[in-house]
Amino acid sequence: MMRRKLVAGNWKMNGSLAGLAELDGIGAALDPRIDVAIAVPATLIAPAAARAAFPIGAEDVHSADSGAHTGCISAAMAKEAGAAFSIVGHSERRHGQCESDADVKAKAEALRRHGMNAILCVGETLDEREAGRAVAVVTAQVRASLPEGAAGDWLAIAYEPIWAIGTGRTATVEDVEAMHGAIRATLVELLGAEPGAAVRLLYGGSVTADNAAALLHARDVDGALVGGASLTAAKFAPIIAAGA
Ligand SMILES: O=C[C@H](O)COP(=O)(O)O
Repeated sequence: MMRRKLVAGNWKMNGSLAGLAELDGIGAALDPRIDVAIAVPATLIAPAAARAAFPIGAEDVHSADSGAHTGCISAAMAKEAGAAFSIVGHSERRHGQCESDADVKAKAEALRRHGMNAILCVGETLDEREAGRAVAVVTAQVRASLPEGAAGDWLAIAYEPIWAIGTGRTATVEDVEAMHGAIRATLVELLGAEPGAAVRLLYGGSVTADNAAALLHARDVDGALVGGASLTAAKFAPIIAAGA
């Protein structure tokens, strides 16, 4: 099955109105063969969506549509602001905000309910990898956080080893291929051959212009989720080009 590559950025708690000028440079670097998207802080969704020539997303949404959840935004709110998708289950939320697999699943289902796309993150800690448990941990996360209706191109899964995020330490191509193969096998088991083959698998963790080509063309890698290097067009444009 042919899957289009997706190079997605995650600005995390970075960016400003003035910084949205970077979106113009990124727009100038678009390639018809590659899907590009960027998740921005909630305060920037509306102006970013008005300005960007590609989909803008949220970095997280609540699983409920409305209610007493101070500080949160719902999928419907993100959509109204202009978001086409959201990241869910980023490790900075799983670990920093104590989010469970069940929470992540519910958030992805909220996105589907509102006709939005989801990038669902999974990944192991350094201790888990060194204990030889990385594949077991990650495939268990996939099983427990996979939303209802997962079959379809609205969902992408991002494998982000926590020890590689923002550290400059990247997983080897061999490790990424092995993990993506295990995730793919889990999806095929849970969803069936064709739907399981349709879900895009992204790698995230210190992706830069220097390592993007090797990672983006590795077996079963359908794209990247890029943090730090998505903040400027100068750093992000070469990653888009590397995917082509
Ligand atoms: O969501 C993006 C990832 O956490 C990767 O971040 P990074 O590219 O800064 O390592």
